[in-house]
Amino acid sequence: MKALVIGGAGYIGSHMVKTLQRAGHEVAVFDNFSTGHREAIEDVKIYEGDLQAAAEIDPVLSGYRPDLVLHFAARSLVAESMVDPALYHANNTCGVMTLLDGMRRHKLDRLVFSSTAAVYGFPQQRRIDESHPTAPINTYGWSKLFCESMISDYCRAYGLRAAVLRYFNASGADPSGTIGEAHEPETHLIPNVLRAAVGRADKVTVFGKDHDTRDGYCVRDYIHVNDLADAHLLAYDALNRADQPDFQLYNLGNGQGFSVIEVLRAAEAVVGRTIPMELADRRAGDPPVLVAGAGKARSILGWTPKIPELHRIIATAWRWHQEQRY
Ligand SMILES: NC(=O)c1ccc[n+]([C@@H]2O[C@H](COP(=O)([O-])OP(=O)(O)OC[C@H]3O[C@@H](n4cnc5c(N)ncnc54)[C@H](O)[C@@H]3O)[C@@H](O)[C@H]2O)c1
Ligand SMILES: O=c1ccn([C@@H]2O[C@H](COP(=O)(O)OP(=O)(O)O[C@H]3O[C@H](CO)[C@@H](O)[C@H](O)[C@H]3O)[C@@H](O)[C@H]2O)c(=O)[nH]1
Repeated sequence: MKALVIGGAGYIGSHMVKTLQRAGHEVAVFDNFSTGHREAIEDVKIYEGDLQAAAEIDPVLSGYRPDLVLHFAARSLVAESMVDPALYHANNTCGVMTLLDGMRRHKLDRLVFSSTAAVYGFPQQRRIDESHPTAPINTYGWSKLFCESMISDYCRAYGLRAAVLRYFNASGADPSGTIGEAHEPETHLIPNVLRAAVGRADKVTVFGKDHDTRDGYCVRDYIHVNDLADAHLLAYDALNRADQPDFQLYNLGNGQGFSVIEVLRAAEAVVGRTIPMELADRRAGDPPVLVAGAGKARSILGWTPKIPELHRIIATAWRWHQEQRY
């Protein structure tokens, strides 16, 4: 299979590239390197370009002619999306529109798209499955929901077959330690905890102890990045199955929630030392609990996460953070 990974130099995209390579597929990456890293991808054909420009993505679609397009490229900082919504609609929403039109023009009909639990907004039930109403509470979530809606329309009207994967909290790193999470600024909990552990930050700031949860700290469902990548390959198989619809939607998580303080304590156990922390006010727009109901991915895709335990997820991230290469 020939795969084109858009946003393949980023955190999740680069793990996808490795997973595709290990499975023996031919891979190319399209990226503008706005948040991605050249060092994160090797032995792969690289097209440098911006998805917002049809003139830059079109020749790649027509020249490389992938069997499958995997689309990871997006801006994904919730706070930034609230102060600069135009950036999110231009990059995320219009980017998908440009991609869909290019795929239609060049008769490419298989797409897997990275979406997010942020489309659900405040949870109304303990585990969020795909039937939960969508009601984003930030522009980032809305930009992804608009993308999903466009993808669904193109499936209905133009013969596209697509899988939309709504990730919960992507975490961990490839067990080889060669690639991992390197955002600047880093806003995610586990890398911030491990930066404090390794001394790249004085401490980790914990946002709020007054949430409506069992211990007052926010609860999230952390899912290993390679388990996410595996789900993409299984989704491609499902796109080729006649018994599955043209537009498919799956939540991806372990179905288990951990509070911020539980993550911190688990990280301390992994690294073998106390990690300095300070308590701050709640971060605007943080829902108290986000835990996936991911039974559909398990039953239809046959997806079983291989690194579901929090301490193992953190251990892979710790390996990366100790010798961070980029
Ligand atoms: N990290 C998470 O926990 C999480 C959770 C849910 C969903 N997601 C989604 O998964 C995807 C990947 O997230 P990530 O954490 O790896 O992000 P990332 O920022 O590490 O990677 C995004 C990649 O896309 C590239 N890119 C961005 N805009 C582009 C454009 N216009 N043209 C070409 N390339 C462009 C960047 O350079 C980068 O390499 C995103 O779509 C994100 O919304 C992430
Ligand atoms: O330095 C930090 C960073 C985070 N947190 C808290 O830790 C939890 C997790 O935060 P973070 O790692 O930033 O993830 P989320 O805000 O849950 O968002 C991630 O997971 C969502 C899906 O669940 C996706 O939509 C987003 O793209 C992705 O960034 C939240 O309660 C934060 O308030 C801290 O206390 N300190």
